[in-house]
Parts: sequence; C-alpha cells; structure tokens
Amino acid sequence: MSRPKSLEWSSLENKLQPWILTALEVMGFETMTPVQASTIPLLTGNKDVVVDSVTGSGKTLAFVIPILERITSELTNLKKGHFHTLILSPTRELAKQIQMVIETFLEQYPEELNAKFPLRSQLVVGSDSQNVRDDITHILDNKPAILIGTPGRILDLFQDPKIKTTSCNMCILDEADRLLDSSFLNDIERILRILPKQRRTGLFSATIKSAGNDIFKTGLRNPVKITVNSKIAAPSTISFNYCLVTPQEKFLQLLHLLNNYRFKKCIVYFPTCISVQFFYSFVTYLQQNHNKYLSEDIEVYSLHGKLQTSSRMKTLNKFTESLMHSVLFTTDVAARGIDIPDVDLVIQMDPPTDTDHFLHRCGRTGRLNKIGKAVTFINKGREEDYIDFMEVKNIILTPANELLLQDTSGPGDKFYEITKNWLLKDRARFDHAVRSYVAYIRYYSNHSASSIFRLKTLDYVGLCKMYGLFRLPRMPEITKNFKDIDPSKPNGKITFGDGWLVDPPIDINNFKYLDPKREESRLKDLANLAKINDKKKLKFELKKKNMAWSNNSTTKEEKSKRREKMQLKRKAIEEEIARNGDNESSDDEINNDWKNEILESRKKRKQNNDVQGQFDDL
Ligand SMILES: Nc1ncnc2c1ncn2[C@@H]1O[C@H](COP(=O)(O)OP(=O)(O)OP(=O)(O)O)[C@@H](O)[C@H]1O
Repeated sequence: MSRPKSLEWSSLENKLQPWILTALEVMGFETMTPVQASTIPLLTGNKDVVVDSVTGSGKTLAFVIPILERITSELTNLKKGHFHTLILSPTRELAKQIQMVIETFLEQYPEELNAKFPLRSQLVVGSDSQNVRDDITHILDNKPAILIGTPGRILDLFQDPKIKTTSCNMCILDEADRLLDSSFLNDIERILRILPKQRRTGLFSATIKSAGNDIFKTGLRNPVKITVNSKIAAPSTISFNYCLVTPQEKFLQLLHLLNNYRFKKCIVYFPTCISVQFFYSFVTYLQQNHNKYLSEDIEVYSLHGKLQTSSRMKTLNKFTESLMHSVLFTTDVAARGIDIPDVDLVIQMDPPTDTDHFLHRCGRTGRLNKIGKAVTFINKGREEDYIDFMEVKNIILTPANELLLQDTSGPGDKFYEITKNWLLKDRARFDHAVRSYVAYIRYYSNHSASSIFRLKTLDYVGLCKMYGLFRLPRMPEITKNFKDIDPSKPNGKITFGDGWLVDPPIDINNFKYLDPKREESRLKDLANLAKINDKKKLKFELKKKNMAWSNNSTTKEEKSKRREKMQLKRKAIEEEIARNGDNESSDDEINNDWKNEILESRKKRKQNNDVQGQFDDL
C-alpha cells in the first residue's frame, strides 16, 4: 500500500466504509491530514506502524479510522468476554477523549448493522465511581469490541479469567514514548505478553524518538516508520516566547498577563499538584476580594492527578465547553494528547523537567493550523541558558517581556503583603504553602537540565515570598547549600541578612486553623507536647538533685527497644524520601517539613488508594 497522492478521503486505495465517510462529513473533516494519509492505508492493510508527527496533526483519527474499518469489514460477533482492539493511553483524560472520538463515529454506525453486529467501546480507567469488577460486568454484558484504558487498570482487568484476550488483533499505544518510559514499561510489557502475538501494533507520538529502541519491546513486526515533517519539532503555528521574571513576582506577572493579553482559553502549567491547589485557592480569594489582580470575568479551573477521576473529567469538560475567557491551572497530567481546539495561550510557570514535556505542553495550542502562543517564565539572572539549550533542540524562544508588568518594585511588595496576610488568616494555608514550597524544591532538584536549574543559585527568599511565606521551611537541601555558600554561618543556621525568615511576624503557637476541628486537635497536640516537655523537665530536675528516679523511669531493656523502634521509623522515612526521588535522603538532617510532607501524602494515599501511575500523580 502506498500513500495516496491527494488528501481526499476518496483517494484511499481501499475505500472507507460509507458510514465512516458520513461521520467524517458530519464532523466537517473534508480532507485527510498528512499523517492520516500516510498511516490509514498501512494500518488498515495489516502493517505495524510507528508514527512520529507533531502535536495537533490528527494522529487520533490515524488510528481510530483503521480500527473501525478493520472491525466492520470483518463483521464477526464477539464471544462473551472477548474484545477486538486495545488502545492504551497514559492518562485517564486522554483515554476518555479517545473514547469520545470513537463514539462520535459510532453515532453514524447504521442501525441495521448494529442490530446484527453491535459495535461498542468501553473505557477502562481507575475511577472513584467504578471498580474493576464493574468494568468486568460491563464487558460481559455489553461485549465492547474496543477497550480504551490506562495500563494499571487494563492489567487488573486481564487478571480476571472471564476476560479473554485471544480475539484481540490490534493494539495501539497512544503517547507511546510515555507508555514505554520506566514508570509504565513494566505494565506495558506484561499487557503485551498477554495479548496474542499475531496482532497489529501501532505506536503514536509527537516525541516517539525518545522511546529509542524500547519500541521493539512492544513486539512490532516489520514496522513501517511514518515521520511527518521530520525537520520541525513543533507546529509552525505556535509562537514560542519567554519572559524573564523573579520568583517573588512570578504569580503577580501571571495575573497581569491573564488580565491584559487577549485570549480565549489558556492553560497554565505548574510543576506540582500541590502548587496548582495552592494557587487555585489563592486566585479564587483574589477574584472575590482583590479583583483588580484578576477579573471575575475570567473563569479559572484546576486539574491535577490528586483529584478524583470524576471531578477531573468534569473540570476538563467544563473548561472545554466554557464560552467565557477561561484558564486551566494544571500539571503535566494535561500535557499530552488533550485536544481543546480553542486554547490559544499556554503559559509555563517553570520550564518542565523534561524537554519532551515542553513540546507536549506547548502543543495544546496551535493545533491543526490554528495560531497559538506559548509563554515560558524563566528565572531572571539564573536560568537564561535555557534559551540556548532549547535552541539546540530546534525550539527558538523569543523574548516577550512587553507582556509583563514593567515596574514591580512597589506592586510586588504589596502583592507579597496580600499573599502573606491571606496565609496568616488560616494556619492550613500556611501548611499548604510550606508543602508547595517543599515540593517545588523537589521538582527543581530533579530537573533534567541540572546544569541550568541549580539548587545552589535558586532565589530561596523570593520563592518563599511567592508562596506568601514568612519563614524559610527547614530542608536539608537549603541548609546544605547555604552552608556551602556562606561558611561563616555556624551549623548551617541561616539568617539571610535581614533575618525576616527566621523571626516569624507572629506567635507561632497561637497561629490558628480556621477549621474548628483541626484547631481543637492542634491544641490537644500542643498540650500533649507541653506535658512531655514537663516530664523531661522533671526528670532533668530530679537528676540534678541526684535523686533515685530510676524506679520511675523505663528499664534499660525498654529503652533499647524504643531506640530500635525509633531507628526503624527513621529508616522508613528515609526510604520514603528516597523513593520520592530525593537524592539527599541519606542526610542526617531529616527535618520536620519533609516529615510533614510524607505524613500528609501517606494520609492522602490512604484516603485515595485509587491514584494511578506516576504520571497521573502529577
Ligand atoms: N482530517 C481532519 N480535518 C480537520 N480536522 C481534523 C482532522 N483530523 C483531526 N482533526 C482535528 O485536529 C485536532 C488535532 O487532532 P489530534 O488530537 O488527533 O492530534 P494529535 O496529533 O493526536 O495531537 P497530540 O500529539 O497533541 O496528541 C483535533 O481537534 C481533531 O478533531
């Protein structure tokens, strides 16, 4: 099969089924895109494919049409528990989106055919409202020919003997390089081993090169590589800009840009889930109380991997369908594949740790010949080398500082006061800010371009101010780095010149939670702590008076048991930090802020053990 000479649907050698052509007409897709013209004949005609084509170039239809063609040209009734095609996606949102595209086609599937050969699809993703048993019941009742899912949940499904994989003759990996990276590879290999060897396999991505030779772990047979526009890394309709900012003014500058630049829909990428949560609640407060910073006419949504599936899907729908100027605060969970045609502005609060993510994030705009703008904030005086670094990767970033508020000295300090005062009204906000800050340092320390994004040169004070903090959270990284920079500070104790970070402007013991229950439990903890301190004091006094207090105290045996227990606990915490990617976990200074982070994340994991994959954790 060769690529058709024109982009007309009718020019395909194997004519498409009439109902598929009707569906294309209804959708208004008059001609094929180049990637569709190249891929459809091959995948329909029994070839394995590896497809590399920029974001927004129409890869979804390049596999959806061959799937529907192949199923309906065979027209066989599936036995109970069997399915025909498996589509794998790294995120639930993308899986849902693919299913919606398939369902749009199926609306045109003729009734008389459907009566004899029903053709259905089913989503198989982690969800708060449906467990894997529900998935199985649905599959047994509805006999879907196409399953679209995320790797973890598909693997769970395949553990049930009622699900039969022997009829599966096609498997698609969308965002294949992501599915083949270390966090998913194991699951993908297990899934592919379960599927029949005699099947067609298709790999699709805008950054497939990153998967390297791992593509052959998918059991491809004589694959055809399809590369569209190999010289360009991104669609030419996207203008790539950067703005130089300082951490302290970064959020203020974001709001200024959103208030002043004309856009329809904008996606703002933050480096962590917790910073999305933090800035989303802050911006909601600002819109209600200080709307000069962000007009109430702009709708803001938040989407990240810690939200339950149903609310993630709802948010994405609302953002997609909104007719207002709307902004989505999100993480890399919405970086790949998500197709919202009206997005004309993408802002990255920080460059992503991975260059591929840069392309995928920016690729949410400028899709299929539409114009889009992608702005990346870069820390002034520290990260400018990133511009050259991206040029080497064929992405030319041009300056757009005119988008920024020009004189920030006064407004910047005023904005910090507003952020800080908002924090001071509720201790929960302060905790949230500390955790966001800690997570940010973790993100920064894991940056792949570590020679540009260096912890040692980070503006810690500015960063604290961005979160409205008034004291520097204790972290081994910071203590270490500042010890190195300023050895005159004894034991790494940091004073930061003006000392504002070590001397909180409030009595920390009287810093209250607004939530009465939380406050009650804090007061209880405080009282217990006081008791422990009293006990310690008493022991100390008794010892001083040289009295025999050993009868009251614990035996040596008990003490050594307790010490052992403490050591085990400490080891567990250190291991948890190591698992979370902190390469300084061996440091003795396991500090309170890290512990709080871990305890909090454990609590959350208990509440929602449904969270899936590392990517979805973002
Ligand atoms: N033949 C076509 N004619 C017009 N529009 C099309 C055609 N094919 C796809 N589109 C539209 O183009 C947009 C981008 O398509 P799609 O989401 O498949 O891109 P993609 O290459 O998968 O992007 P990404 O790499 O970001 O996942 C969608 O809105 C889709 O509806």
